[in-house]
Amino acid sequence: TGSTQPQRMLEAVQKNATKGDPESVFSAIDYYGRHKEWAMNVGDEKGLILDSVLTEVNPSIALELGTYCGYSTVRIARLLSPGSKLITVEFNPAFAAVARQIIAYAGVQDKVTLVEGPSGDLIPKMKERFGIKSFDFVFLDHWKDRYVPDTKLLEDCGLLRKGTVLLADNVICPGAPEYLKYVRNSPRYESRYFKSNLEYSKVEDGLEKSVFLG
Ligand SMILES: CNc1ncnc2c1ncn2[C@@H]1O[C@H](/C=C/CNC(=O)c2cc(-c3ccc(F)cc3)cc(O)c2O)[C@H](F)[C@H]1O
Ligand SMILES: [Mg+2]
Repeated sequence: TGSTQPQRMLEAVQKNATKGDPESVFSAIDYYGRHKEWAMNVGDEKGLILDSVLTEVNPSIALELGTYCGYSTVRIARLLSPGSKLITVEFNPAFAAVARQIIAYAGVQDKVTLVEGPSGDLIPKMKERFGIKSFDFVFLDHWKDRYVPDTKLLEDCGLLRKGTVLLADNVICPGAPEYLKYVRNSPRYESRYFKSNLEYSKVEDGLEKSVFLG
């Protein structure tokens, strides 16, 4: 009955997933996105790359830009060590409301701070609001034309440190060409492309992993 896709996704989670089991929550969303209604979650295939980068980085403080329904929020939070935190930014109140419920259903709410508002306004407030020195890991999955301005903003606000890992979704489809140029041509980043497929599809897409060199 849910009138919006996020509401229908939440229903699918409440119906098919086990409360407190993050894996069952994002698997239920993957099933929905693959067999019911395509949805712009990072998905199961690119999700495995996200998992492996996260396991390698093991961030104490992580940032996600573009929560949407919280699929990658849950995927990231489940892998965080005790005491580690994920801050996720979402400016659509309806999406944020659904994401909060999906995050809570998965039982990862203690690791996640969902902040409602535009990334451009919130990034400059991260230090004062959350007492953050710098991020260990950043997942970019919001409007694709905002990847570059927000990366520059993170740099200018001193929120990146030597070794911070940026992982960007959709660098091929829908594509983030300016972002690829920026991180691949800048001497301040060591960049690598992880080839994969667009979520629930055979179309090529991939994740760009860029290490900030300070
Ligand atoms: C700009 N600052 C923002 N601050 C806070 N929240 C934000 C901000 N900007 C957006 N949001 C929030 O972040 C989300 C936006 C995600 C956008 N994602 C996509 O467009 C996207 C699109 C495809 C796609 C591929 C092929 C095709 F045929 C059709 C679609 C695949 C993907 O994996 C994507 O991630 C949310 F919706 C918005 O409110
Ligand atoms: Mg995406």
